[in-house]
This record gives sequence, structure tokens and C-alpha cells, in this order.
Amino acid sequence: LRPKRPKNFPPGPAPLPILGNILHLSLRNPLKDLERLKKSYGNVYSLFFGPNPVVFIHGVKAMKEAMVTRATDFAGRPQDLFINDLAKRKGVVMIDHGPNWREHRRFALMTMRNFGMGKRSMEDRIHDEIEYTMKTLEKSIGKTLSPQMMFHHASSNIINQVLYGTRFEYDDTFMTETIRCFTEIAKITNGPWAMLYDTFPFIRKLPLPFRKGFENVEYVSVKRNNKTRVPGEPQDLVECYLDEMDKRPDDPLFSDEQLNRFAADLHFAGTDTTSNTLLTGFLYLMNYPHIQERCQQEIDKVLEGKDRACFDDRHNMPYMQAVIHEVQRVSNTVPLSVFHCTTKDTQLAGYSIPKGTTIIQNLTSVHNEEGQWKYPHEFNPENFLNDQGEFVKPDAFMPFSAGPRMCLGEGLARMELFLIMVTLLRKFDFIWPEDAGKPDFTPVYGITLSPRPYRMKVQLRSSA
Ligand code: HEM
Repeated sequence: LRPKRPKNFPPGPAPLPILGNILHLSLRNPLKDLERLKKSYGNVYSLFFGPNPVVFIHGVKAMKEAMVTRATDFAGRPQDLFINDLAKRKGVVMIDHGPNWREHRRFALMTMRNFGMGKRSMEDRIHDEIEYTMKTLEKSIGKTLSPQMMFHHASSNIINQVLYGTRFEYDDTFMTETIRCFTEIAKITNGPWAMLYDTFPFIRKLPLPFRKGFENVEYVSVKRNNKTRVPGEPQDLVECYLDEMDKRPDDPLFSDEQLNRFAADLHFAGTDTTSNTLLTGFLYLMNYPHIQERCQQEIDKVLEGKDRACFDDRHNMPYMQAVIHEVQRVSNTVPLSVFHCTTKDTQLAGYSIPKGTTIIQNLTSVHNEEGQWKYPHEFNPENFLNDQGEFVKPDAFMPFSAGPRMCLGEGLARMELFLIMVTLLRKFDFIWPEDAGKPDFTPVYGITLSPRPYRMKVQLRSSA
């Protein structure tokens, strides 16, 4: 009953019978335990979740070897987890390496890149939503507000614009219910019940709290407006998908059910990630007012005489770029990435790893790795600036991971972060409230890391 490591497998602590090493990790927040294990076993080590071996990767060298050099070998996803059952092995995020994943990834990237979605560009869609964020802030001028829901709704609505060509009012039932379902699913997936589900298959049919996840996932399906659809003239990503289905009537890969899961995946993957990064960004900018001010000076100079920012303006804003990247580095929004799986017997750092082994990337370890950053343990945009003040991106910057499975929403996310931060900083000053006490920068652990809830004070800038 005591699991054994295969020959030349990455080392790790001795597992217990049945339980494996689950007692070596705090399920509430394993990040400190992983750091401790790395100190004992090196950058590539293994643990057992029940009888199943899992390999952990730390540090940029091993990460690049796995995800970039041996790319396809590490591009699978585990298929026997709670999250796979939840998604019915459809969608894009959790499906295994193979034709279904490849086709859907290609479709999503092409559609979002070429905007085969009517006349409105991605930038227009983002700016439309920023208008609503600005209105929310304007109502709070001189007062404090809690920005959590505001940023959550903004990122959710930007994805809604991409998927359905429409936004939803903050109190719309679809919006509130989707957010409730996603939050609950994320909590269960990340909690002890999903871990027990994954480790002990015999409990899967029992009426235990993980069943709630299955009820929620039924709710989150496509909000389709068939009435306005003109085949061949798609206005959004869902309509592009329906056109694709028309083009391949006999292809089982493109189906209604697959569309439901695919849209839910994009919505889920693109909401908390972007909004938690924004929340972390504004938390730091309020507490480093000299950095906020320097951003504003650069923005004022570059946007002088212009109505609004466009994504290309980033090339003239090295400091703003450095700040956004530094925000992403310290936010470390998806600390353990999405679990991977080996697609064949392979090697890593001299160890042998059999096909079908679960792989967990510790992106945290890369984002504060000593030797990779000028200031690994502080918030400092200089991490992304060279001696001439030009923007540079070190190799160890991987908030979107790397290799064939890296985030497919990177382009959209970067555009959102830039346009939202620049537009808001141009118009408002964000101030840490006098009565808020000392800021706590320690994030709350989850699939995504989020800052502890805080309030922000907003003032109209004198130059706005
Ligand atoms: C700041 C925002 C974001 C961060 C930090 C982030 C980060 C990540 C990370 C770390 C992964 C896992 C990559 C891997 O397994 O190696 C991922 C995957 C993914 N992300 Fe993002 N993401 C962000 C925004 C978005 C957005 C806006 C979308 C929606 C369009 C999106 C869609 C996806 C999808 C579909 C995958 C799965 C890709 C695949 O399995 O092939 N993400 N993201």
C-alpha cells in the first residue's frame, strides 16, 4: 500500500501508505511547504497524492527545460481529477494534448487575434467597459470605495463582450449567478474536498460537498442570442464558433456541448486572473505614490492632445510597461499555473519521468528567484528597466507560463491591463485611506492569488 518512486524518479519525502504525502502540504496554502521541500530536494522533486506521483518544478532553468525545450512531452493535462469530471472532459483549459485541444486553442487564438467578430475591435470592446468603471469611480470622488466587485465586473464584462458581443449590468441575474457559481467552483476545486475526490476515487459518487460543484457547472452555459445572428457575419466569438460548426457539420470536435464548456472556460480563465492583477496593481500604486505619480507624468506626456489611450502607446511608455510587468510579477496571480501531465516517457534535470505523471509548475519560485531579478523581494519597476531607462523583459517573467500550453488569453489580458490602468491613472489619483492602517500585501491563497479586501480613496486629478 505504500507507493514507490519509479527508478531515477525525482526525489522527495517518504510517502505514507494510502495517504501518500498529502500530510506534507497545508491544503489551505501549500506555497510555504513547497519552498521548504525545494530546500531539501532541489528544483525538481516529487510527492504522492494518495497513490499518484506528482512532480513539482521550481526555478526558471527547470521550468524552461520542461515547458519550452521538451514542450510537447509536458503539454498534457491530468485526466482523472475533480476538475476533469466537472468539465466533462470538454472545453480547452483541462482537455488533454491532442486534436480537440489543438483545434480549440487554434480557433480561440485566431478569432481573438483577427477579430473575425464584426467591426468593433478588441480595444473598442475594452474601452466600452472602461467607461462603466470610470462612472463607478466618478460616483465615489472624495470618498472611499471597495474596488473588488468593480474590477471583477469589468474583466468579466470584457470577456462577455468578446464571447457574446454584449455586456451585462452589474445586477443582471446572469452576471451575479455566473460569478457566484465560478467563485464556488473555484473554492471547491481548490479545497480539501476536491483533493479527497482526486485521491480516493471510491468516494466520488457519495453525496459529499463536492457535488455542489456539479450543480453550479450546469448553470454556467452559453448566453446565446440567436435572434440577431446572421450566419457568415459573426459579431462575436460564439457566433464565429457557430459558423465553424456550420462549416464542419460532420466534425464531432465542434459541437453545442463543446461550445458551452469552451465559452465557460474562457470566461472563468479570464475573469479572476485579470481582476486580481488589477486589484494588486492599485494596492501597490496607492502605497507607492511616487511610482503612481511617475506613471501619470509619462501618461500625460504621451497622451497629450489624444482622446484615449491605444495599446500601441505602450511602446512610448517604458515606465508604465515596467510598472505593469512588476505588478504582474508581484501579483503572481496563478501561483501553481494549471496542472500539466507528461504525454510520453521523458527526462527532466537528469531524472526520468514516465508518461502520465502529473506536473505542477511553481511559478512563484520563478517570480522571486534570486539571481534572476535586480530586486526579487520588493516592488520595484527597476526590475524591468535597463540603465538607459528602457523597458526589458527578463526570461524569468512567466505569469502566463511558457510553452504550448501557455495562457491563450495573454494578448487580451495585456491589452486590458494596459488600457485600464493607463485610462484610470490619467483621470484619477488613487489614495490609501488615512484610516486604513498599514497595508497588508500578503495575498489570499486560491487557484488565483487575490489581495486581502481593501478600500481605495479616489480624487479627480487636477489636470484631468
Ligand atoms: C492577468 C491575466 C492572466 C493570467 C496571469 C493568466 C495566466 C494563465 C496561466 C498561468 C495559465 C496556465 C498555462 C499552462 O498551463 O502552462 C493560463 C491558461 C489559460 N488561460 Fe490565462 N491568464 C490570464 C488571463 C486570461 C484571459 C483574459 C483569458 C481569456 C481569454 C485566459 C484564458 C486562458 C486559457 C483558455 C488557458 C488554457 C490554455 C491551454 O490549456 O491551452 N487567460 N492562464
